[in-house]
Amino acid sequence: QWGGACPPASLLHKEYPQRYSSTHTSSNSMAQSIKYLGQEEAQKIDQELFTEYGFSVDQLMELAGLSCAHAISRAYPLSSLVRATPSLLVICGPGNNGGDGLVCARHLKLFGYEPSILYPKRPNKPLFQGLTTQCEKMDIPFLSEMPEAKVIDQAYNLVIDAIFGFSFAGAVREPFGSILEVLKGSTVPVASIDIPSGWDVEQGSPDGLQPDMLISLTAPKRSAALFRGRYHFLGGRFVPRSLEERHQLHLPRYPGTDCVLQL
Ligand SMILES: NC(=O)C1=CN([C@@H]2O[C@H](COP(=O)(O)OP(=O)(O)OC[C@H]3O[C@@H](n4cnc5c(N)ncnc54)[C@H](O)[C@@H]3O)[C@@H](O)[C@H]2O)[C@H](O)CC1
Ligand SMILES: [K+]
Repeated sequence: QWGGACPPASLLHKEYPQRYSSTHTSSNSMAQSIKYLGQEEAQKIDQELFTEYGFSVDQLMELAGLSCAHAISRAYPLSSLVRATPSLLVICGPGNNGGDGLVCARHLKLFGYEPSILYPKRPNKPLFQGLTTQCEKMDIPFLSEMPEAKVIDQAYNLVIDAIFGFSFAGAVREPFGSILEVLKGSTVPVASIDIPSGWDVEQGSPDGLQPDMLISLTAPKRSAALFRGRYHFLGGRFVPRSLEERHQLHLPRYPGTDCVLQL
């Protein structure tokens, strides 16, 4: 068990030497390790951004979803895709993680990908209705049901998992339990937004989904230490310095004007 800051070195990737490491140095001093957040602290930071710092949900969701689209296009550039069309399946859940998925799908379409969306539980709120309309007007198809694993394997280059984020708790309820089972049986790589869906936010899930990519938003959550995929990115470049300092997040510096950073 470890709590708070960066996980032990044995849990960190060493595959890509050019990316941010837990012990990177800044210009003239040793930078401290990025903090891995517990569920309560992630929710607290989220609330502080809205209440104390005056952000709106749709603002942060737009930036979060945009950074996910940037990270995905870095890890899976159009030129690298194996199918004849740049098809992607975006699966959106019932909360704000699902909203990030809708925003991400819209930007990926603008970047030249061909996303399709599965959105089985749609909240009856103007924010999500607006995001859905935007996608429909951009000719992004909405699927009426989850395809079988072999259909996914044949039709898509990548699945984007925007089902659950940092508010997930307990056993997965339907229809998402069945959806996650299908995903586990598919060979197509999965890119998870913020948390691999179905994972306990702090403890992970040894038998759960094993995504190829994880995009941590604001700061990684504790379960991210157990991520074993190829690409771990940080996105959501919207945290004011005073909030970062209050929570001792020790965020790495994003390069230039980039909205994502590979960890
Ligand atoms: N500050 C940031 O970094 C921002 C992150 N964003 C994204 O928002 C999610 C967190 O959103 P939230 O609405 O709080 O929760 P979730 O999306 O994780 O899901 C809540 C949703 O899921 C249902 N649910 C919970 N547990 C289960 C279960 N066991 N089975 C079935 N359903 C479940 C619950 O009832 C709700 O309906 C964060 O991770 C980021 O992705 C914001 O977009 C911007 C700010
Ligand atoms: K997710």
